[in-house]
Amino acid sequence: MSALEVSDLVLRLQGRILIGPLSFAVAPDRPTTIMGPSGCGKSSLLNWLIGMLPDPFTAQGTVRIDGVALDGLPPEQRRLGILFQDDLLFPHLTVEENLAFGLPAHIKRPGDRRNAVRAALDEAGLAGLAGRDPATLSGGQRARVALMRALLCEPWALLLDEPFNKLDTALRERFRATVFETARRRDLPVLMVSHDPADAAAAGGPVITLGGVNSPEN
Ligand SMILES: Nc1ncnc2c1ncn2[C@@H]1O[C@H](COP(=O)(O)OP(=O)(O)OP(=O)(O)O)[C@@H](O)[C@H]1O
Repeated sequence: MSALEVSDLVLRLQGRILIGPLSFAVAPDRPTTIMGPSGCGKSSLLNWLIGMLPDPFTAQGTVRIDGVALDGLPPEQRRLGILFQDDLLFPHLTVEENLAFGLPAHIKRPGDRRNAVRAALDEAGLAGLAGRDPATLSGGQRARVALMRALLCEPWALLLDEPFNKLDTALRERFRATVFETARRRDLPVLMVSHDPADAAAAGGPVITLGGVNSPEN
């Protein structure tokens, strides 16, 4: 997979500059962490990437993957998987139905859709839970369903908006390892927003502190 490249982003809130000018590239082997104080615009940056920046914000700049300018595409055509701090599973759908929700529209045949969901359940070690109500799963199982749902759209990159925040320490470490290993296997660029230096250390790539860029590795 190619790098996710952000160039000359300037993000304004009600006319005032919140971020930028900011340029960076996220290579698949360099999971990148965005840090910075509360309110500095970390989630807004992710919202801009997925094309869901709300009204009081405006943005200039470009984002490209593999030569494709994402900012020219509507949100539904931007193949970006995203995980939030809440797993956002639909409570009225089974695990299998939640996963099917992540499938891309181009997989049409019911047999193909079922197979893709089964493969995701197997990969996440969730085989056997297909028919379960998400409320009956453990926190770790729910987190893995959310991860696989984000990956079923065959994304070009994975975005993380503090998805480890609400997990207890042991689960947090396990799920964090699962996320980075899964992304590495798929050769996906990962851009993570976090407040926790341990998350950045687990990511292992550059840290972008809004207002300046530094890499612990360089
Ligand atoms: N819909 C909105 N309308 C007006 N202002 C907003 C809106 N959403 C966010 N803001 C403001 O924009 C700024 C950036 O918010 P954002 O959520 O991107 O920050 P953040 O760095 O992710 O914060 P946190 O670390 O607390 O999650 C904040 O000052 C916030 O109050």
